[in-house]
Amino acid sequence: MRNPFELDYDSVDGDSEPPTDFEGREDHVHQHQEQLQQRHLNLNFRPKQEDDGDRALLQEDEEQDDMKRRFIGTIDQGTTSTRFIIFDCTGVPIAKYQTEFRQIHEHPGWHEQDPYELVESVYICIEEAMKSFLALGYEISDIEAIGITSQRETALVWDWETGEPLHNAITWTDTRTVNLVRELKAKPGADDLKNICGLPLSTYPSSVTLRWMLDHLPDVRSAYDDGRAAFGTVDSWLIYNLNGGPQNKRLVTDVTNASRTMFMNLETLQYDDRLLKFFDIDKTKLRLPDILPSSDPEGFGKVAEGPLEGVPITSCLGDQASALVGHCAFSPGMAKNTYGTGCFLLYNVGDKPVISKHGLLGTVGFQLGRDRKPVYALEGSVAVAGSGVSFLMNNLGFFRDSRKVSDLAASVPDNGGCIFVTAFSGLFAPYWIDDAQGTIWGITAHTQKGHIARATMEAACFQTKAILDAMAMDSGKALTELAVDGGMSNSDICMQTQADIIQIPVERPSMHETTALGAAIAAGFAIDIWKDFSELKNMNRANRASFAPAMSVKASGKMYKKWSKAVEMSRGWAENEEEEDDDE
Ligand SMILES: Nc1ncnc2c1ncn2[C@@H]1O[C@H](COP(=O)(O)OP(=O)(O)O)[C@@H](O)[C@H]1O
Ligand SMILES: O=P(O)(O)OC[C@H](O)CO
Repeated sequence: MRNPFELDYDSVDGDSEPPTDFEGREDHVHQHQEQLQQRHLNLNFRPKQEDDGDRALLQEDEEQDDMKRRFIGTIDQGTTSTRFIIFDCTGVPIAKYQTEFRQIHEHPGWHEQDPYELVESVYICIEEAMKSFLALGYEISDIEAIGITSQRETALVWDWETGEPLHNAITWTDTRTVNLVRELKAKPGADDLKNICGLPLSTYPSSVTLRWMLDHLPDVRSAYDDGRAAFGTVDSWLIYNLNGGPQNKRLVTDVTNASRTMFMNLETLQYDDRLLKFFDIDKTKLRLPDILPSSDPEGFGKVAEGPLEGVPITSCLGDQASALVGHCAFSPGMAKNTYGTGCFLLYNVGDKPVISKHGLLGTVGFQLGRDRKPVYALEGSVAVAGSGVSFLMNNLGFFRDSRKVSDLAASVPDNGGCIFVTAFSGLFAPYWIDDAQGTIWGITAHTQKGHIARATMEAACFQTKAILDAMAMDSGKALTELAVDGGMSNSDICMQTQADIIQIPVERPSMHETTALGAAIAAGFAIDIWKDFSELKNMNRANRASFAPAMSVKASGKMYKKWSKAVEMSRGWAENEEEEDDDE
């Protein structure tokens, strides 16, 4: 393993936002100190004749103060960036560090990441956030557990004996497998897969990527033939390394991440031989991670080195599942939409899986302990959301900071007739159009950058509307409000547009790190900081921003109609190259 601190971050591509320390931390600590003093005052001057109501309130205050002195650290490893955030047990972030890493696009449609850089980014964030935490007067031993949440589906293969990656990580947005998917769809049994694992065949799940690796990468193939190849998603890779890599060889994942591989049976929560056989994977040759619940006191091991050495890792969730927990969407019918690199709407369907008939995914929402039932979700996945904004910045040079997209969008009153079908990875839910590519419709001599900026953000909003319509058909119920989070949800203009397009209010929590908070909550369940969902009823509820629909139903319907037309016109652009060659 290279030295985790060697990476030259000046050469890293991506958004130009600097790594951020948590702003407002001092305010919070000041407030925390004042509350402590207040508590002592309360105790010193407690009236002799207090009634039951006073006593209950006092007890509640004391419990809250106790929770403010207990801490959980969360690694949030997203597609674009990595964060480490330390939360107190009232859900307030006390220290944070965030950094980016390289996105490698060697060929059109290819998207890889360096496995070492992913691990390095985690160590850097831990190191820096810990400096801030300790500077506030806290101690390492105050951190009781670590939670991990990460981008899903991104596939890695490494040598289980040496810990050496056998290739870069191939991310969930990569479309090199488009022809392979066509072939697989024609195979007997293809239509049954979704009923077992909840996912449709596409370039998205890890199974298809792994098949491509085995067929095209000789190093991966020979390690597989020798029984040395370990396969995992990013969570498994990070946990393997945090536990000391080849010294401990801990190879685990959780139910939410495993549900994205297309190898796991949604009912049994174990690998299904029919799925492995379909992808021609021999499980006696490949080392697959053990599947654990999302909260587990021991299964994910502990940190082997660095400032957090010895601290147990007690939760692991895919980032979208984690955001569902972070929104405390614990009951059936609750939902959230996260606008990060992509955009993912998860709807809690309770303790039985639902297989969608309208283009959505059946997936695991969370399982907060071995003794607790899994909770399932219906998911609508949109491949491009914040990455559309990053594209305007990095590829087209529209601005130098993704936060500026809102100013650019506000420079024009509407999209000026432009519709941007941001199909950089084809179109995901609910359309599943593999052969669409990014297309801007309606350009005239009148078109300004501001129109394109609006059209980019609107694309995620229109796809969210299509997903909500599909969800209403699958579940028989329509959502009455939409809880949101993720980088692009910081744009007020985007969230207002979202409310206008879906014609229901959009609610954004004041603390935006909902994904990381979810992993902290799951980690806390494993060590009994919380035992019941009711204890979390006030978590991150105060000071929410609410965006009410401000556009007429007619105008909104007209915009959506244009979008739907543009989607239909985008079909078929990326034709099968082999067929094209044959035609010639
Ligand atoms: N203020 C903003 N307005 C619009 N887009 C933003 C803003 N801040 C960040 N983004 C976009 O959000 C994405 C990052 O969001 P984040 O939730 O950190 O994603 P991930 O978890 O996938 O790494 C980037 O693609 C960036 O372009
Ligand atoms: O990086 P994000 O936050 O867009 O999430 C990526 C998803 O997990 C991919 O399925």
